[in-house]
Amino acid sequence: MSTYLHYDALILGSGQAGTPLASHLRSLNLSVCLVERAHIGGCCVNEGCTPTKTMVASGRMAYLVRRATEYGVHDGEGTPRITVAMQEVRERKKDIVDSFRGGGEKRLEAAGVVVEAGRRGSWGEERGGLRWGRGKKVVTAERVFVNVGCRPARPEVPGLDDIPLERVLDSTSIQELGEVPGHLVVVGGGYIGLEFAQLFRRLGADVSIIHRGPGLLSRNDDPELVQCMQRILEEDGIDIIFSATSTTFSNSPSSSAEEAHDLPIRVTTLSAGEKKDFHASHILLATGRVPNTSTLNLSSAGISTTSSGYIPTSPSLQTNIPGIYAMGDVKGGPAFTHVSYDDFRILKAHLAGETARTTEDRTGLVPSVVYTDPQFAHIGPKWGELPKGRGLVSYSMLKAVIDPSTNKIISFSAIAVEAGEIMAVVQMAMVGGLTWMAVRDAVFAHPSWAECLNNLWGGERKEI
Ligand SMILES: Cc1cc2nc3c(=O)[nH]c(=O)nc-3n(C[C@H](O)[C@H](O)[C@H](O)COP(=O)(O)OP(=O)(O)OC[C@H]3O[C@@H](n4cnc5c(N)ncnc54)[C@H](O)[C@@H]3O)c2cc1C
Ligand SMILES: NC(=O)c1ccc[n+]([C@@H]2O[C@H](COP(=O)([O-])OP(=O)(O)OC[C@H]3O[C@@H](n4cnc5c(N)ncnc54)[C@H](O)[C@@H]3O)[C@@H](O)[C@H]2O)c1
Repeated sequence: MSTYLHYDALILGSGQAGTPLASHLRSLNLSVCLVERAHIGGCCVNEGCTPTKTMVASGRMAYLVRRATEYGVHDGEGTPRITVAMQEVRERKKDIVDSFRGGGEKRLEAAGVVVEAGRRGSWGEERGGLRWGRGKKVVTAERVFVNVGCRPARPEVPGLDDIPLERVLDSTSIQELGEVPGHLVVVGGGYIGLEFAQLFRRLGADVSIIHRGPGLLSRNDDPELVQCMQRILEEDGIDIIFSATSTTFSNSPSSSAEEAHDLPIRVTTLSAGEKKDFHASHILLATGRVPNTSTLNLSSAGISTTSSGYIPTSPSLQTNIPGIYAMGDVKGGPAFTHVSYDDFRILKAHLAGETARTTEDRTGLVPSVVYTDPQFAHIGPKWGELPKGRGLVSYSMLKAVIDPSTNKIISFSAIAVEAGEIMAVVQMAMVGGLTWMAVRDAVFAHPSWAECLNNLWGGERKEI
């Protein structure tokens, strides 16, 4: 016997859009069921932003303590010697995640959202509309919101399947290590690769990055800034292998020295025709993410997906089926918490029937920050996407592109300790339609990070 339940709204996945949407819809007195297969708060709170930035803070603390004597701070016996207790780093991270997740759970409960722990949900079409079934429980709803996010991709690398599971990590399992790895090999030099590479280097691991492209991050990022980031990481002692066309792993220390250092993984990679051979203790796979749609049986509900499994939506986040919406990473495009949260705001206004913003309104205005130290922040079209005939101004590690016909700022990139905060100042100028001269002439407090925006405009200029 199946149990049938009907709601005004069914939300699949407790991501960064679905969770606030659930509480909001309850505040309108609508009945809401939120189905989550793992943890309330989704990736950001449980495996993404919150835990990684917590661990990055531990890495920075280790880095600063090592440099304490440069600041005239001594422990009484010369250069401070530090040890990293990985289990304590992990516990601190866990406590912060638990408190964030607990807050989310309480808010949903207080709002009266029905939360279902759905592990094996899939879609089907029924008399009366769309439905989602878990075992014998069947849930139907007037409107359905899909916010199931993505998971780490597993690249095809010869020999990977032969390495013991505990040595092959992804962005989630690496956070549960009980010890600092001896030598971590990071496959992929994107956001996740760079943030974890620097973090574990600072915690004391030897780190190598194996990257497919000729430069870190994406080929659309500003090449000079990307090279600058490369030098910063190399100065930290990270070995970076570019243009890695073919990599193989095998589970075989070649000498007792490697065995003694617990480096059982042999890594062979071809970089621009040159063979590199070394040993490692752990591998971090950081080669992108794939959408969590393969088990949802979306086609039976008629919901279209791309060949990679993303759910395309209209600018107001509607799928091809009326009444079914997709939000956050699962719809493809920039995969950030702030984008997912903005999807919630777009839907909130759209459902209220307001003349609403759409995803098109934020085109060219989605900021991003790589949380290395210093950070790499960017807003606007990337280097590889910029229209021709624009003016580029660069000063140190700050770059702005301006439209010479309007003097408005089109894009901005920076590498700086608080590059994300500096970028937010420029972002406000872009949102408000200010000219670059208005930013130049603003009086910023000294000393502050933002005051570099007075100097930027006197920097080197060229047309692109
Ligand atoms: C290591 C890491 C660090 C990151 N750092 C940052 C950062 O600093 N800043 C930033 O902006 N972004 C960061 N991100 C990206 C950010 O976490 C995501 O963009 C963000 O979480 C948006 O996700 P979402 O709303 O699409 O859903 P998610 O947060 O991915 O949540 C989806 C939820 O759906 C659930 N689910 C999946 N399938 C089903 C199913 N069949 N049934 C029920 N539930 C299901 C999942 O368990 C999950 O809880 C990071 C990501 C990672 C992996
Ligand atoms: N600070 C943040 O906002 C933040 C932090 C972490 C993650 N994220 C989000 O999560 C997403 C996923 O992060 P990610 O770093 O996994 O993906 P990514 O797409 O940013 O980078 C993956 C990189 O791996 C390279 N690559 C792919 N296959 C490879 C292979 N076989 N060998 C070597 N290199 C290979 C790609 O060329 C690419 O540059 C990001 O795009 C971002 O949206 C954001």
